[in-house]
Amino acid sequence: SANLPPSPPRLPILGNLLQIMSSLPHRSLHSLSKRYGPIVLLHFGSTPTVVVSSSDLAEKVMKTHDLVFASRPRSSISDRLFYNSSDVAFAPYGELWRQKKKICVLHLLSSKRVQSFRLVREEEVALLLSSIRSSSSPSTSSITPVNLSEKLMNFTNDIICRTAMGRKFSGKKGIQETLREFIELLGSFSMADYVPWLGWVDRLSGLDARVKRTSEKLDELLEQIMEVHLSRDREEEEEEEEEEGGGGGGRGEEEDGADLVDVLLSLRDSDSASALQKEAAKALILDMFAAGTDTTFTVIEWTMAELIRHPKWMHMVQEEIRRTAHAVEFQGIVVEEDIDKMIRLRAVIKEALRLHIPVPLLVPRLVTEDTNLNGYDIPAGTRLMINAWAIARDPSYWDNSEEFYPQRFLESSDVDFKGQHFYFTPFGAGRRACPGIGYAMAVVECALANLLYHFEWEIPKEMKEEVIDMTEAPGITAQKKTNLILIAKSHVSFN
Ligand code: HEM
Repeated sequence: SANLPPSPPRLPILGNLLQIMSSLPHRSLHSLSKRYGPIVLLHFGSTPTVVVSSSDLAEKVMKTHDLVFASRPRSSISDRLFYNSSDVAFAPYGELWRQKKKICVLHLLSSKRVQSFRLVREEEVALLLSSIRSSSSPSTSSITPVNLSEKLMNFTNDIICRTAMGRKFSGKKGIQETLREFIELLGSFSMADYVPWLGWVDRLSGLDARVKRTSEKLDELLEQIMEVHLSRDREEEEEEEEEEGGGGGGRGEEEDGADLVDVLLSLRDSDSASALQKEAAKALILDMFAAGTDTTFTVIEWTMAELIRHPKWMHMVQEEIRRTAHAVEFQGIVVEEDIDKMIRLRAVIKEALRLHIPVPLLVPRLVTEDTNLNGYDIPAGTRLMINAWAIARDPSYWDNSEEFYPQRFLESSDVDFKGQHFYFTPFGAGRRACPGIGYAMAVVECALANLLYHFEWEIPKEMKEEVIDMTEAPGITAQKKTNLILIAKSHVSFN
């Protein structure tokens, strides 16, 4: 007798799985919503899933009835990779999740902590610039195009590794491959989650073995990293005791020089301890890596791709950066105090984020109580997805919604992505909103301001097709399918 949302026809056993298994599910779900309306009920195998595709419904899910939608469905992959989902992003809603989210917001990703990583950002940006310079100017007089996508991927990886674990792994091929495999697995599809009796397909396809191998390697790596931190703390304590007769409290309590492992170790004896069993601490570090690398990378990559296709905006934003970046003369790079004044840069980033929502379907929610959305009954146990990608292009909220038009954010500068405007939620909203916004934007702005200040960017003639190609690659984050390969001509040299 329930009044369920409209539902397209489905196949026996698989239901509507083909829609979610299509290479770009946000697009196929968008087409369905055009036909069936902004709330659609699908069946992924035996799992009922509601997809919402309007700002009004997104607000009901992430604000009005936030509590009912605040949990996550279990995923056999994240269970195995994140120590039985004892992280934040994949953990079910409850007291343990609440404590760990608090740790993220207050300790790991607070604005003070983000500020404490400024030196790392600036050092890594300087390395990125010099790597682009050296790839662009080999011994001959011609300028070699640079694979900007590859350089940006290494850059975001290095920053996250340094801030989370205190070191980077460039040059360590085995570790880099494990970290890449980890991210790829998070975007993989496990049959066991949708049609449990077909779970053997995951064994046959090799998925189970890949997950097992990767989780073992990651655990080994995290154990080593924690041990290095602990033995360094022990040594420092011993030294301090010898010098002053009193022990120090580990690095996490200091603002500078502490990485996230230090912070987590320093919290062990505090009130947060119950949420911080060793495995949960390891799972939190993995969360930072999983949630922070490809997402941040993809925003920088798409912004550069949009700017190269819109030379007028490229010119306008470069003019602003070069006019405003006063400290560059002394420091060699564009610094954050100057970036704070760059309103065009901010508008351009927002517009790239709007058109290329990095996680187009956000992270799935689980309905924990029978509820009602727009007159439709949604039973407890249903999964729910928000098609934020479709909403951010909905012509009822955006004029010329498919166009790259940063001016819209200069005209309405109060429209932001922090979870107040439900037609623009690249970071989600409500209880489950992303706690990494400040961290991500600091990296994105610093990288873009410097790339745009220091180089003139051009499309290599022979690569016009690939650069202009704006197709997305399949995966949990919507990255550009083809690499962004550009010519970078130095604008100013400080050598
Ligand atoms: C441009 C970059 C980023 C984007 C677009 C992004 C987007 C998102 C989205 C869509 C969610 C799910 C929100 C929801 O369910 O409503 C999320 C959750 C999360 N993000 Fe981010 N994120 C970014 C960067 C980061 C960074 C840099 C970190 C940490 C270093 C981070 C840590 C997390 C965590 C821990 C969660 C789980 C929150 C929870 O389930 O309560 N994110 N992010």
